[in-house]
Amino acid sequence: MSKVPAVKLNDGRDMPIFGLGTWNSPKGQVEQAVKDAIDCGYRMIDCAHCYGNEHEVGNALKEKITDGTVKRDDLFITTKLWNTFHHPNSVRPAFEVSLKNLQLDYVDLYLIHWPMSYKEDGDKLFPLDANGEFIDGGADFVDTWKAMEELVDSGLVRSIGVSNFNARMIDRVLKNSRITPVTNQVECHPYLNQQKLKAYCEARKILITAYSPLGSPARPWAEKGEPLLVEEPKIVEIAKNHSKNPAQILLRYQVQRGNIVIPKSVTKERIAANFEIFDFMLSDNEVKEIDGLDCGRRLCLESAAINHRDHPFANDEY
Ligand SMILES: NC(=O)C1=CN([C@@H]2O[C@H](COP(=O)(O)OP(=O)(O)OC[C@H]3O[C@@H](n4cnc5c(N)ncnc54)[C@H](OP(=O)(O)O)[C@@H]3O)[C@@H](O)[C@H]2O)C=CC1
Ligand SMILES: O=C1CO[C@H](CO)[C@@H](O)[C@@H]1O
Repeated sequence: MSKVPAVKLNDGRDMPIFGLGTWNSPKGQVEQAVKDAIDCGYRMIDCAHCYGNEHEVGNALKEKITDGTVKRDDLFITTKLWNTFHHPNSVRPAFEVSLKNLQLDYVDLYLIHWPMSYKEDGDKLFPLDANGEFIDGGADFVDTWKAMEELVDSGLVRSIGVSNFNARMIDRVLKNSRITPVTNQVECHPYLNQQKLKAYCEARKILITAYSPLGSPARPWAEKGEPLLVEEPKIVEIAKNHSKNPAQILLRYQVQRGNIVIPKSVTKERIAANFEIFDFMLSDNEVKEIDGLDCGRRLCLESAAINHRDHPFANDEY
């Protein structure tokens, strides 16, 4: 079985460059998907409280550790703080819910899922006002970040990072905190290759984790008839040149740029095929051609929060 290469994080830890996404993975399927992934060599799983399936992911992790397939230390588990828990006093309790669901005694990487704070209202994850807009929770993400730092101090979290932060927001975190985020997890694929944000982050030793690397074709708000990355003629042509499938080209594109990548699938054959990207190289010219597909097409906008004072994509170029 091939081993996933690791990247070195700015806190000195290693993180697999490739792992399994779990958003939209149904409760009844995600457990098997995580077990299939671990069986074929995946060691990193990307989770989030708001995906509603951490407990099922945890069942799979527990089974694979108990049956001796892997040791806890072989795994790299990421999860994320949801927007309703940004108040500094809510960060640790929210984290503890994830930890319990995942059935772990520590998490490798904890991310602030989005910079926007939403109003906390029990278990309600999407608090909307009468106009269908998210209600501001009033917390400042710098204060949220300081509470994340305390989780590292406690030993319950090994590394911390952010997700969906723009350069200006990262700058504020860097100027007001002790710990540099290890990664910024953002949407990244050939239609939105994040060249500028990547350059900004990497100059500060922050790695990009590419979410929706296949273009998230089954996201709930996908438009009928929209262009699909796996059908993009240039990607299909390059795939043929390498006797690979289009998804493998999209994933190889990310790892070859040094981005961590987290494709989601609950289909056993796809989980296995997506892993087969470490036995070929794209040429410099092919990478350039794929770069040329960038058109700024963003698929995950969190549009009900577009008027939030901390929406990352409303007013900033990157
Ligand atoms: N931080 C954030 O805000 C966000 C983080 N994420 C993370 O990133 C992960 C990946 O992004 P996501 O938006 O899920 O989308 P992806 O781009 O990973 O696409 C997943 C979809 O592609 C299908 N698929 C998987 N493999 C193949 C293949 N080889 N050929 C064709 N289709 C394939 C899957 O179907 P099937 O499962 O049926 O096989 C699924 O419908 C998420 O699961 C989540 O962990 C995602 C969005 C936002
Ligand atoms: O990770 C994600 C997937 O789903 C969530 C709910 O819409 C998004 O907010 C988030 O970006």
